Amino acid sequence: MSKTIKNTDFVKIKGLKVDAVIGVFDWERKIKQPLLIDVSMATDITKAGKSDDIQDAINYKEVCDDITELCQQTKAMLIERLAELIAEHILSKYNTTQVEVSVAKPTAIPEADAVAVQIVRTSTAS
Ligand SMILES: Nc1nc2c(c(=O)[nH]1)N=C([C@H](O)[C@@H](O)CO)CN2
Repeated sequence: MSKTIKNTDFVKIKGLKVDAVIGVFDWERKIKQPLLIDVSMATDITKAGKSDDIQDAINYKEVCDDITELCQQTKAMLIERLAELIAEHILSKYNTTQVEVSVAKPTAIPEADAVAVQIVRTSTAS
């Protein structure tokens, strides 16, 4: 009897730091604040694991550059908005069908280590 092996693999980015305009208050619109971003992209890494070729992988450097640009250009009010935009962008551009995104604001609440949102978005076949 032959066995079918199903993989669940991820490419992850942990603690990407981006300085950006973010927040709902007037004073926040005049400064940049740090954001810490985590991303987990479900993707089959078997091919890249065999070929050792970046063309067969999700290039995490490219993803980091995209996220940084997106956060700095958007100047969002809410971290929710950034999380949605990041998830949407990754699902449309990269070889993944499920992405988990966390956006944290480590300096927003002095009494807290960080405040954050975390979302999971799955692409549906159209
Ligand atoms: N759920 C959210 N609550 C709040 C946000 C946010 O982005 N999502 N933002 C703020 C302010 O901008 C805050 O960070 C200033 O300290 C308040 N609540």
